[in-house]
Amino acid sequence: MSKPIIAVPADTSFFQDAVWHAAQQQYVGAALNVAGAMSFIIPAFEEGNDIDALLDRVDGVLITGARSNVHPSLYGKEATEKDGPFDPGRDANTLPLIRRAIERAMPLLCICRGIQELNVALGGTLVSEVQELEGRIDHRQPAEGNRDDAFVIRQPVTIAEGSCLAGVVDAGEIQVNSLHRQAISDVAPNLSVEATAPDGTVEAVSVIGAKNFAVGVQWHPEYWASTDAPSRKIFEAFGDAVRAYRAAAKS
Ligand SMILES: N[C@@H](CCC(=O)NCCCC(=O)O)C(=O)O
Repeated sequence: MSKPIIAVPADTSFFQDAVWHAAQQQYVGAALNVAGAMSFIIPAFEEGNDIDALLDRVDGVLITGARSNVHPSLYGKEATEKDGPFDPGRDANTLPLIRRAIERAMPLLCICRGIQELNVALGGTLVSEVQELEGRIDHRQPAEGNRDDAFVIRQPVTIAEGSCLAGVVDAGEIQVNSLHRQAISDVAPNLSVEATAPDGTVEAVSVIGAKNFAVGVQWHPEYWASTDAPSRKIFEAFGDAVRAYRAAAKS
């Protein structure tokens, strides 16, 4: 069987005096080298992408992290300067892609901004500057150091017994990285909380009743997917689901 292909929605970025639609190496590299799937990067057009036509051509969906935030209007809130930066082109694609991938029982892995988009897509809300909330720790990346330092594995999360993720990395405490200032506030109705941080921050969810792997994580398993056991297991499980989806589609 030929290698499966996953849809990876791009971010809109500005570089060398031009607008780019791009995805970072750490995500597409983990997809290829650990999950065994090639990436089809979806341009972040606000209009014009045919979501079903895109999904007809792939075997799964990976929603990556990004420094931009989901626009608050998408979860019923007024936008303030603090809520930015925004990426409306990305929002315009990720939310419908997530909903249709779930409806079509396609494998779905949502990382960092991706779990926030999953929650919003299914009717939940987000909170900004989570580190300013009473009793919360600072989930933002370390202020100093290089990119490896930013993604250093340093925070415990507890995987719930009987959760989808418990079937991948075992229930109990694992260590993860953390690079976010937003977090899930109201959990969407048909999401199940799969992991939490010691301060109660939601760290992972799965789609209740999903007919395939449909998981969101607030941390970044892609970054150390080749060397960190829990990270590797998440991408291997996603890859297995994508291959099974492809095999079923071809049978
Ligand atoms: N913007 C959201 C989501 C954070 C996120 O996806 N961080 C990863 C970006 C890290 C990087 O590529 O530099 C939030 O802040 O909560």
